Amino acid sequence: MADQEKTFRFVIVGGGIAGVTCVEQLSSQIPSAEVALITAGPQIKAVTNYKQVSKTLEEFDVEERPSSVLEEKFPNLTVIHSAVKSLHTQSHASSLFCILSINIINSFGARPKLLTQDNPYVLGIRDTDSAQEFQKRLANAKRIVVVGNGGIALELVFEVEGCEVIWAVKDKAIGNTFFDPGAAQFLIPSLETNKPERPAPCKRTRYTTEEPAPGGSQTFTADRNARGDGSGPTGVGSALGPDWHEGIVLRGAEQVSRRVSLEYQCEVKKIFTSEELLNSPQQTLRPENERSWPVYIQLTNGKTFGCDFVVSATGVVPNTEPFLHGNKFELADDGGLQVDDHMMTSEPDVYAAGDVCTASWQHSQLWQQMRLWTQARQMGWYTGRCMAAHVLSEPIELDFCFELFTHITKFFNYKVVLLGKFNGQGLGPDQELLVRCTKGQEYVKVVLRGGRMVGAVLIGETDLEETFENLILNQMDLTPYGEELLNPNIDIEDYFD
Ligand SMILES: Cc1cc2nc3c(=O)[nH]c(=O)nc-3n(C[C@H](O)[C@H](O)[C@H](O)COP(=O)(O)OP(=O)(O)OC[C@H]3O[C@@H](n4cnc5c(N)ncnc54)[C@H](O)[C@@H]3O)c2cc1C
Ligand SMILES: NC(=O)C1=CN([C@@H]2O[C@H](COP(=O)(O)OP(=O)(O)OC[C@H]3O[C@@H](n4cnc5c(N)ncnc54)[C@H](OP(=O)(O)O)[C@@H]3O)[C@@H](O)[C@H]2O)C=CC1
Repeated sequence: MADQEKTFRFVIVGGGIAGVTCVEQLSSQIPSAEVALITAGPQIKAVTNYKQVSKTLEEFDVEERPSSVLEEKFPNLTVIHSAVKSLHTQSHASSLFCILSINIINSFGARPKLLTQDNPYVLGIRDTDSAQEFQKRLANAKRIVVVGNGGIALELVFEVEGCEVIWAVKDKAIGNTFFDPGAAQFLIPSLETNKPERPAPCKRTRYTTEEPAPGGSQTFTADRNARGDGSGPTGVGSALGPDWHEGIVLRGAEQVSRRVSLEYQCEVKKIFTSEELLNSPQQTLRPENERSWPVYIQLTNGKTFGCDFVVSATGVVPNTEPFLHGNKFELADDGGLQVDDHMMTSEPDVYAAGDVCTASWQHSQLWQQMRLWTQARQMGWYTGRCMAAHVLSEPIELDFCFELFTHITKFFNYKVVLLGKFNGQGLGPDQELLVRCTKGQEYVKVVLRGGRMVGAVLIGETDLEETFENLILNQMDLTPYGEELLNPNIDIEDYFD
């Protein structure tokens, strides 16, 4: 259909943070170039309230917006709301439109890595639709099982009310992707208390307990009392963002506030329906109580729980499928498109950024990839610069943001800052830890190697992030300071000024 053909200099696929930031960067660097943004969703995601907290730490909000806002800002941009079905890297053309661009970026994101596909009782949470489906199912639920020990599980077990939550984690402590067992122990008491009242609804749409015995369980109950229903507005159209759950009511069908039972060091053995239960020999499938449930989950610790549905919060897989057929992309072990230090894939002129890609260059000793908003934004921004440098034949060096891993977020209502090798990733026994903890207030952990700071976990309002970031970046020998480094009576900022 010749009348639908148009030629673009750059084609960006995916209207998430990575794709949109790349468009903004490219359009401002080369305003004359025709740019197409092809995205499957009806809206695009935009970074707002961006704040550079320090050299590498950044904070921002994410909003879902109509694409017209972007087109008004950049007259060179055409947004096409359509799903890309395939990509022909050799001819630089897709099956939908004739694309004679020299550069294609894809920032398709990722999809949930579900425990099992096509089981109507197993849900994943990724986008607005899946969050709304979760909310709808939760409204009638008395018990759910959450499987997984990362970001989504941490958020859900804290936010869900009015429904019993069985949380199955395969580790000895909660939050393995972000925390060490010490930090987990600091956070656990938050599950025993009522959820704090929500702050005033946002106007903008946005989206010491004992260490358990192996395979052991813990139950935390918070009584429903003074809390009204001030749960904020219903989040129709909300984007999933750092505060995605603030716009929607996550309440089940029971009159309880929060009730979380933890099952440690176990994985899922089997998920089955009540019919399968009836037809199975008594010994093999024996639920923990006699009630009838729509679905049952058998764990490797030998326990079987009935529930209304299971949430699979078990990570993401890069969404590469539409690109692979007929092309020769090198894939990393985690399934992402490998990119070099200029964000280029193994197919010439095809770049990738955000959740879909795997950073395959030689990383700085203090950086690692995690599939997060911040990295999607940073990669999108840097990719835009690399693409512009490519067409302008300018040299470009790897951006400074890839020097040091930094992440600011919130878990269990605490501010959380992660710096560098915050969990001693890849350091082996060659590390020393300093910890300072005040129950209910703050948890500070510093990772040292050879007397130099290489990582930190800061939970609570510690105000240490900038100083620690500097200490990590300048690799100063901290041996002379010893444990004084975390002495709460010393103003560490003055110390190192
Ligand atoms: C519930 C949840 C909470 C999260 N909370 C946080 C948090 O608090 N902090 C944090 O740092 N990170 C968080 N993350 C991670 C963060 O959302 C991702 O790392 C980030 O969104 C990745 O951005 P992206 O642009 O790479 O991908 P995405 O945002 O997934 O965007 C992918 C885009 O590609 C489009 N697309 C997909 N397929 C096609 C196709 N075939 N054709 C055309 N377009 C297509 C989609 O419509 C979408 O616009 C959270 C993730 C989830 C699921
Ligand atoms: N505030 C924030 O920063 C938030 C960030 N996110 C991001 O969103 C993305 C999706 O979140 P999420 O799904 O929680 O992913 P995460 O990667 O954070 O966590 C996945 C968890 O599931 C575990 N897991 C994997 N497979 C299984 C299995 N078969 N059985 C039991 N457990 C399993 C993983 O263990 P193991 O690590 O051992 O494989 C890990 O604990 C991530 O990139 C995450 O970083 C999400 C919410 C909040």
